[in-house]
Amino acid sequence: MTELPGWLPSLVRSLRLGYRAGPTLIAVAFLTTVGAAIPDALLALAFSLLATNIALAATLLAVLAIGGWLLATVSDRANRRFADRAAIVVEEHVARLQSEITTMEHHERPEVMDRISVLRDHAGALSELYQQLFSTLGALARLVITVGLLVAANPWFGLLGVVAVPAVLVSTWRADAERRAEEAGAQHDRLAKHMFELGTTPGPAKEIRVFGVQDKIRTTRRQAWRERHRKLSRARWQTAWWQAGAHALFGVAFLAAIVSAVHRPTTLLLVLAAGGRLAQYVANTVQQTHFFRTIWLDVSRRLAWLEDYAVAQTHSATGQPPRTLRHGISLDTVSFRYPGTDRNVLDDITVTLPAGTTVAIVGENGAGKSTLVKLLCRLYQPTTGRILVDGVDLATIDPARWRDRVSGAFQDFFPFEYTAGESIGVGDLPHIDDPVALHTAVSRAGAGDAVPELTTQLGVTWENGVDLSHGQWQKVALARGFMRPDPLLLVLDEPTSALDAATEDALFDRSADAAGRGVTVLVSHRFATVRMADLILVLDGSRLVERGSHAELMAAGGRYARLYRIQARAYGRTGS
Ligand SMILES: Nc1ncnc2c1ncn2[C@@H]1O[C@H](COP(=O)(O)OP(=O)(O)OP(=O)(O)O)[C@@H](O)[C@H]1O
Repeated sequence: MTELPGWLPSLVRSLRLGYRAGPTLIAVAFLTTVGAAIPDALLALAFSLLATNIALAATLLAVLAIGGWLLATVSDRANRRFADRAAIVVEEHVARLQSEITTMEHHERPEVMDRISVLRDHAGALSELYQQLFSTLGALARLVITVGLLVAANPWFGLLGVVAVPAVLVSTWRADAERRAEEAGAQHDRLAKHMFELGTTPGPAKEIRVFGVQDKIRTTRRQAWRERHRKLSRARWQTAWWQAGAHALFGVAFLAAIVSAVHRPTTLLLVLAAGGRLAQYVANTVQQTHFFRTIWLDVSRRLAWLEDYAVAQTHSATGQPPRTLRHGISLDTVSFRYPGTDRNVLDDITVTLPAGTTVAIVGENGAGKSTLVKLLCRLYQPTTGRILVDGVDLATIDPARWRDRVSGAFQDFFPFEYTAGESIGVGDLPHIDDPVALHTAVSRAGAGDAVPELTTQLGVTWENGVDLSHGQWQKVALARGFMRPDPLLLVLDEPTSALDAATEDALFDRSADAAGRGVTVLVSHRFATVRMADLILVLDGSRLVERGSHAELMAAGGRYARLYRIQARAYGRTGS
C-alpha cells in the first residue's frame, strides 16, 4: 500500500478545505490565536523594567494583560464557531470520498480498512486541526520572541534556545514512532470494537446466547485491547527516555544562565521571567507540536491519502453503455484474484451470456459465483482478460453509467431503515416517489403480501418504526432490485435464501420479463429453479467446468447432473 503523503502538502490541502468551510472565520481565528500568544511573551520585558521604571513596567503589564485576555476571548469564540462549521465540511468530505470510490477494494482489504478506520475515528478531530495549527504557531512565535529578548540581554543566553532544539526533535520523532505503532495495532483495535459490537447489539444476541460464546467474545476483546496497548506502550516507553534526556539538558543550561546574571538585577529579572517561561514555552511548544503531529497532522495526511486513493480508483473510462443489448455480455479469458492474495478465485473463464436470456450460475460454496457477479457489476476489474458488453470492453465504460443500467438483489442485502417506499425506491432514485414504479417493483418481486404500506417507517429504533422479519426484509431488497426499468444486467445473487421454493420459481419467471433484452444472472443453490434457466454455468474450484441448458447438462451426465439428482432425491423429485 502507498505511503501516507508528506505532512506539508497534506497540511496545505487541509487548510484549503478549512478555507472553503469559512474564509472569514478562519482568518479571524488565525490572527487572534497567534496574536493572543504574543502579549504573554512580552510580559518578561515588562517584568525586567520593574528594576528601573516601575510606572512604565506597571502600565505595560496592564496593557499586555488586558490585550492578551481580549485576544484570547475572541480567538476562543472564533475557533469554536469555525470548528463547528469545519466538522460538518470535513465529515461530509470524508463520507463523499469513500462513497465515490467506484470499486469495493477499500471495504474488503484489511490494510486499507485499517487506514480508513483510523481516519473515520478521528475525522471529527480534524476540525480542530486549524485551532491546533494556530496555537502551535502562536507557541512558536512566543518562543522566538522570548529567545530574542534573552539574546538582546546577552547573546550567550541564545544557547537556551539551542538546547531546546533536541526536545523538539525528539518529540517529532516520537510522533512518527507512535503513529506507526497505532497503525500496526489498528487490526486489534478493529477486532476489539467488533467484539464489543457483537456483545452489545441485538443482531448476534440469539446465537451468542444459544452457543454460549459470551466468555469467548469478552476474552477476545480483552486480548485485542491488550495487544494494541502493548504495541503503543512499547513505542511510548522506547521514546520516553530520549525525551527525558532532552529536557534535562535544557534544565542545566537554564540554571547556568541564572548563575551568570546574579549580579545584574534587570538581566536577572529578565532571565528569571523569560528563562522561566522559556522552559514552559518549550514544553508547551513541544506538547503542541507533539499533539499536532500525532493526531491532527496524521489525520490530515490520511485525508490527503484518501483523496489520492479515491482519485486513483476513479477510472478515467468515459464510454457509455449501449441503449439495449443486442448480442450479450461475454467473458474473454477472465481470471481474477483478490488484491493482496495469491490465488485465482476465477480462472481463465470464457463464455457469452446472450442478450434476453437468464443465466444461472451454480457451484459449491466458495466456487467464485458471487465474485463473478461482482466483476459483472464492475465492482472489481478482472486481473487478466476482458468483459465485453456487445463487443465493447467493460473497462472502457464509465462505471457510474454502467451501474445505472445494472440492477439486482443480493444475499447480503442491506436493510435501509427508511419508509418502505423509500427503502424500495433507492433502487431507482429518479423514481423513488413514483407510486406506479414502486408498485410495479413490489409485484415483480412477488412481495405484495410481505411489504407493509409504502409510508410505513422501517426499523424499530425510529419513531413509529416497525420491525420486519428477515424474509420480509429480503422481499423489500428484491423489490428494490426490480425498480430499474430495462436493466442491461439484472443480478439475483441468492436473493431468495430466506424464501420458499415456490416464491423463487415465481420470481424466476418475472425476472426474465423485468430484464427484457438484458441478461439476468441468477446465483442459486436450488436446482429446481436453476433448471429453468436458458444457460447454466457450473463453476468448480475457480474454473468453468460445464455449460449448457438443463437438458444438455443432464444428458452429459457430468457434475451438474450428479448434483441435480442428489438434490432432487432429497426433495422427492425425480429424473430430468
Ligand atoms: N474480499 C475478498 N478477499 C479475498 N478473498 C475473497 C474475498 N471475497 C471472497 N473471497 C474468496 O473467493 C472465493 C470465492 O468466493 P465467492 O464469494 O465468490 O464464492 P461463492 O461461490 O459465491 O460462495 P457461496 O456459495 O458460499 O456464496 C472464496 O474462496 C472466498 O474465500
